[in-house]
Amino acid sequence: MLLTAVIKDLDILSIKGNVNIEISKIAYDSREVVENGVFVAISGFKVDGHNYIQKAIDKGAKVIILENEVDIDEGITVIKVEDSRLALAKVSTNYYNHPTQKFNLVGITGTNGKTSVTYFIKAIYDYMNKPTSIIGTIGTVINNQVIPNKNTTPESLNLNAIFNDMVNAKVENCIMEVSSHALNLNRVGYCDFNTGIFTNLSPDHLELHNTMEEYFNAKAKLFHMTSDYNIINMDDEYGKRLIQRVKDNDAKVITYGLEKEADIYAKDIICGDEFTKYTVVTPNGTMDITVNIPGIIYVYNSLAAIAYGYCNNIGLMDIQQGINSLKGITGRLEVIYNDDDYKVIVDFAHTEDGLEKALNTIRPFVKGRIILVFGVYAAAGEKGRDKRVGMGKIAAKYSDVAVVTSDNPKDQDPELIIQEIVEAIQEEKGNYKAIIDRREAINYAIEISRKDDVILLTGKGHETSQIIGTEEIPFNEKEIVNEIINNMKNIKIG
Ligand SMILES: CC(=O)N[C@H]1[C@@H](OP(=O)(O)OP(=O)(O)OC[C@H]2O[C@@H](n3ccc(=O)[nH]c3=O)[C@H](O)[C@@H]2O)O[C@H](CO)[C@@H](O)[C@@H]1O[C@H](C)C(=O)N[C@@H](C)C(=O)N[C@H](CCC(=O)O)C(=O)O
Ligand SMILES: Nc1ncnc2c1ncn2[C@@H]1O[C@H](COP(=O)(O)OP(=O)(O)OP(=O)(O)O)[C@@H](O)[C@H]1O
Repeated sequence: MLLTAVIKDLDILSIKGNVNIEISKIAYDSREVVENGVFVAISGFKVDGHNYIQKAIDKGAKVIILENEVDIDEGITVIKVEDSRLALAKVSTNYYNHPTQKFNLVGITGTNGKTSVTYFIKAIYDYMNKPTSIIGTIGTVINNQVIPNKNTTPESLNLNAIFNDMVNAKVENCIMEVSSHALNLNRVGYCDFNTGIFTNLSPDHLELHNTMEEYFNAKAKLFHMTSDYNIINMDDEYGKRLIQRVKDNDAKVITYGLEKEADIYAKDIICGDEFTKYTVVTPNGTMDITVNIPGIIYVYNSLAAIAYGYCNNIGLMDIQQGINSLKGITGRLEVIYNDDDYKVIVDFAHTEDGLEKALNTIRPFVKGRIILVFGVYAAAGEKGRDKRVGMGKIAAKYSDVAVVTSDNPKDQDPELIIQEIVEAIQEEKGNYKAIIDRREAINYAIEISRKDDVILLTGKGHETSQIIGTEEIPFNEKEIVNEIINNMKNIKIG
């Protein structure tokens, strides 16, 4: 491809060298550069990509896009820009020939519920036999094949490569989770979103955003990038503010919630231990809905999908059948063991709000105790500490026994994380046991369980590994629970 085509409409501060050259590929990691490639130098969180420019040239880069002054040999084309990540988004969409103009792109943002909403929308389209793709925490799904993603919302270059695969696979609709990181770091720059969906906002990722206001502003960016609809949860305080902020945009605001004021609302809600039923009211009529996951949060998440269906002229019957066809979502209040004595449930709750909602959803159906096994991943510093304390307090308040253990401690000290959680539980006079090793913690929870207890394992959800330090260790909670229970049964029989 000609470099002039790749840099078309790029905001450039200066150019040194020839732009009338053929280039092969783009890379933002020097290790990925190929002969005649373009290297985009990014000032990262850990290292500075500008320090790898010589390595990229040694590997064959003929073009360097950068934001800081660096001495570079003659013969290399050097393009200086204000913001390398934004430039990466521009050259990536140019390189792949603007793939998001070729299908319907839906972006979902909010602290919790994004993955679930993608699955509800996909279930509706699946029921209608329409090719639909997902990009999110569980991975990228094209033609029902799941490809893991490094990030919930991948970097712009990777994202555009995925979009291009979708064009080649003749995908008509792509439903994508858009993280606040992605919005702040321009990973979704120049994407043509048809629809944006806002689920809710509660404290999370404050190590990156510093304040709730900054976090909200990052999320709100999505709703200025949409052409057709902005679908917003009007029961959420930040949702209300978002409506005011974007009501005059070209994209039409459609609201959902539990109050009559919403365009799409739910009434007559019946909560079961493995389902929720309600009647949805839309401008096109009413319909009974059964969601095969318990809890009011899944009323909200399915309402977002119904609002989306309404905006896209999908019939109420298709919506109803589609939602009902979803039998569950991996790691979202998923019952992984159930016998006459006790039940083990896995949930991906990893924020204060998520944990509180998960505990409150199951509480009315638990005759015995709730034994919660949980940890917290939060970066170092005050913001991280707030999250550990917050989740510790919720555990103390809403569970009967809290087994405090490790989530993905990553580069943080697992003992310190646990100590901070425990201090919060002690303050609330909660009942707890701290066990650093997650497998041992699960073992302990199972050992102490009695008839009618429910063991709730939170934080891992669909994940099948644990990240300790820089090592990713296989950790499949479903398999581990079954192993532990089988061993116990064998010991009893023996
Ligand atoms: C903190 C953070 O967000 N980091 C993201 C960021 O990394 P970075 O650019 O700062 O990486 P860096 O290691 O400092 O390297 C800087 C530059 O030097 C380059 N480099 C580096 C080494 C080398 O030898 N050669 C070289 O060229 C790197 O490729 C990079 O371009 O940009 C990378 C590319 O987009 C991301 O993969 C990476 O996400 C990391 C893995 C991460 O953990 N991110 C989390 C916080 C995140 O983004 N989470 C959200 C979802 C959260 C949620 O939903 O709950 C997400 O969307 O995933
Ligand atoms: N609407 C909601 N409100 C509050 N909590 C929710 C809601 N929906 C889901 N949750 C909680 O958040 C957890 C994660 O749900 P989900 O994966 O749908 O969210 P997410 O926004 O995609 O999160 P992430 O981006 O981190 O994957 C669930 O297991 C549940 O505990």
